[in-house]
Amino acid sequence: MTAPAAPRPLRLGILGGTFDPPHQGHIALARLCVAQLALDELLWIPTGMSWQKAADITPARHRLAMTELAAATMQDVSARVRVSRMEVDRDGPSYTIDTVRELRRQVGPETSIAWLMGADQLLGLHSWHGWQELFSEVHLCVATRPGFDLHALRPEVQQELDRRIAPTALIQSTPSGHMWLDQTLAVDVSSTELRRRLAQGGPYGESADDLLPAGVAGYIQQHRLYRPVQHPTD
Ligand SMILES: Nc1ncnc2c1ncn2[C@@H]1O[C@H](COP(=O)(O)OP(=O)(O)OP(=O)(O)O)[C@@H](O)[C@H]1O
Ligand SMILES: O=C(O)c1ccc[n+]([C@@H]2O[C@H](COP(=O)([O-])O)[C@@H](O)[C@H]2O)c1
Repeated sequence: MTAPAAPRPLRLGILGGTFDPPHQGHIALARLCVAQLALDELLWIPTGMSWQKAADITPARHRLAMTELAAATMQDVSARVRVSRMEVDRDGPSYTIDTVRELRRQVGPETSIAWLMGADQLLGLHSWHGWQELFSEVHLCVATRPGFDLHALRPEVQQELDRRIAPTALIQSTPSGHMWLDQTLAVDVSSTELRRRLAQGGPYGESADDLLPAGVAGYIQQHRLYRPVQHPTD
């Protein structure tokens, strides 16, 4: 008699971001990865301090609340979807390596952890704190994003991928060390563009609503975030 097959490891996907505000690009990336990688759980992790971004990002409590509203629009997916406040509650810059090490301690060595990102983040990966160490902790799952050409990958990142990453189309049974690249996502939206539209107000500001997950536009209005710049009339 053959032994029953071992159960496959739990697949946890992480979507980290400043989420200032969360938008349909984030939702599209999250949905794609849940479906293509057969994730069991998806964890959104808003940053506490995005050390590479301008100091005037929206306070973490608002970004966390908006992320919870965004995540709530994904109740129909097969994965359990949650939002973590671990980076918001941690002092100092939000380094991803600290986050994945903390998660690894929490979930144990068997769980497969996939760090999801858009192409822009892979292009900037060489600038992340302790970036080479990430490959020992997680799978890297990258989706294309309009305006960011992966042919422009930094040589040191390409070298590290060649050296450390097993070439595979899908996350297999190992807990870390694979790369998955989606080349189909093409959602041309960014938080920067949304903040710009919202600050203009009027019909231009309203055009941002379609690009925001349900509930987020209302939250922005209620808390008077990204307000139009007041121009003196004369
Ligand atoms: N349109 C998109 N397509 C694919 N990935 C995206 C898209 N927008 C954001 N992402 C990814 O989601 C994660 C979090 O993104 P982030 O919160 O920085 O949003 P952003 O739109 O890039 O913000 P900003 O314009 O302020 O830089 C990153 O990995 C980023 O690459
Ligand atoms: O660890 C780092 O040094 C690092 C540098 C830049 C970005 N990141 C992470 O990448 C994710 C997207 O970042 P951002 O700043 O584009 O919103 C978010 O989870 C950040 O914490 C991480």
